[in-house]
This record gives sequence, C-alpha cells and structure tokens, in this order.
Amino acid sequence: MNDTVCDLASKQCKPCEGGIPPLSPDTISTLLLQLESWQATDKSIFKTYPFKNYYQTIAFVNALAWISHREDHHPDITVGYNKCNVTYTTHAINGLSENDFICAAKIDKLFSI
Ligand SMILES: C[C@H](O)[C@H](O)[C@H]1CNC2=NC(N)=NC(=O)C2=N1
Repeated sequence: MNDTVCDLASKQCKPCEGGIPPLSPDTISTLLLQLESWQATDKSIFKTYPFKNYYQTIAFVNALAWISHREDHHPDITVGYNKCNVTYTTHAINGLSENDFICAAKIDKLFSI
C-alpha cells in the first residue's frame, strides 16, 4: 500500500519543528480524497462543521482541543453559535504536512460519533 493511501485517522502526528519540505500539490490532492469535504489552499486545509446549537458546538470544540493536545498539533478555530471552522497548517514549515491531514481525519471521525 502506498504510504499516502492508508488510514490517516489511525496514524499519530510526528513532532515537527521544521527541516522537512511542505507537501507537494500532488500529495495534497491525494490526501484530500481521504477526507470528508475539506478544502485546501497551498498552505492550509479547512472545513466548517455544522451543529444544532451552541452547547453541541462547544462540546465539539472541547473534544477537538483534547485531540489537539494529545497530538501536539493545533488548528486555528473559529466558533459560532452553531458552527465551527477548523483550519490546519504546519507553522514550522509554513505549509502543509501529514500532521494536518492526520488531525483532520481524526476530527472527521470525532464529528461522526
Ligand atoms: C514540537 C511540536 O510538534 C511543535 O511545537 C508543534 C506544536 N503544534 C503545532 N501546530 C501547528 N498547527 N503547527 C505547528 O507547526 C505546530 N508545531
């Protein structure tokens, strides 16, 4: 199995303090196919999750924060009454790394619970 085509959500983020190149546009396209409705710029991936109310939105944000802490990889989040926008980029390389896609897959899984 090609390394970019396997279960992203079961992987763990690797510490990144630079020293690796950002993912290529081809790899980004391949990895995006494994996510549910995420969109990409050349340096980030983002998605807005809908919720019924503020309580459910904040419960999601709390679980997201817990996963971010566990993975030591942190998204930018924008919270509204019934929606949450999640944006991942890898600051250390000013672009996208596999960590962004691993976390996005884990957040998709969280949302589907
Ligand atoms: C060592 C550890 O991987 C780094 O400090 C992490 C922490 N969380 C991070 N989160 C994000 N989004 N980008 C980073 O480059 C980053 N670096």
